Amino acid sequence: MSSLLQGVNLYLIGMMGAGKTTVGQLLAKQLSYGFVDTDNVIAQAAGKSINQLFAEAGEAAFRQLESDVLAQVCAYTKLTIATGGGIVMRQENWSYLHHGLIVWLDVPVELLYNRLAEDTTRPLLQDVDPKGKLRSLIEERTPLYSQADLKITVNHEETPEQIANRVMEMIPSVLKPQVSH
Ligand SMILES: Nc1ncnc2c1ncn2[C@@H]1O[C@H](COP(=O)(O)OP(=O)(O)OP(=O)(O)O)[C@@H](O)[C@H]1O
Ligand SMILES: O=C(O)C1=C[C@@H](O)[C@@H](O)[C@H](O)C1
Ligand SMILES: [Mg+2]
Repeated sequence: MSSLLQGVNLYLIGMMGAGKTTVGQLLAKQLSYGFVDTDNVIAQAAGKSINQLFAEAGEAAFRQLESDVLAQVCAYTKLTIATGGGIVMRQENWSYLHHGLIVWLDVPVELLYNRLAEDTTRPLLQDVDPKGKLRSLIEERTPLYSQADLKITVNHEETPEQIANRVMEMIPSVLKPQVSH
């Protein structure tokens, strides 16, 4: 399947908990691509968790690191890249994302909340009203996520494998037609 995208990178965008990391790993296998998770690269390079980075350096510093990592990875080919949920917020990041095919995993707030209710690794959800916070982030970011090449809506419980299969099935519909001679 590595020929499907002809080496073009696949970027996964969407809210925290949408499954970018989980589904991204499966897609990388199916495409015979490498897998990169921008959050993991940042945490490994900094030697700190994302929570620690937010607490010690602040969100603005994290966002700069995120842009730096994205700028580096887009120089490579044959990668599936799971991004952080807020990567869409910086205009400059779009110039990197558009080097590849951008897939938005669109998951409603109830499913996100169920997945993340017990999770303490997302600093932006350490809020008195995590569901309200998710709602306001979705409202703010939906116009940005909508700039993706492909939107995959997950309205009910589906396994990561089922979602990855749907992405694979939809990819041909958004590829530019090859010129035949
Ligand atoms: N299709 C799915 N069904 C049920 N649970 C899922 C599904 N996809 C992911 N999850 C679970 O939801 C949680 C969040 O998934 P994941 O870390 O892949 O999200 P993410 O989009 O990478 O989030 P972030 O932006 O915070 O990195 C994990 O515990 C994961 O196991
Ligand atoms: O939605 C967000 O802004 C975030 C999502 C995560 O992937 C991490 O990048 C971090 O927790 C911030
Ligand atoms: Mg992730």
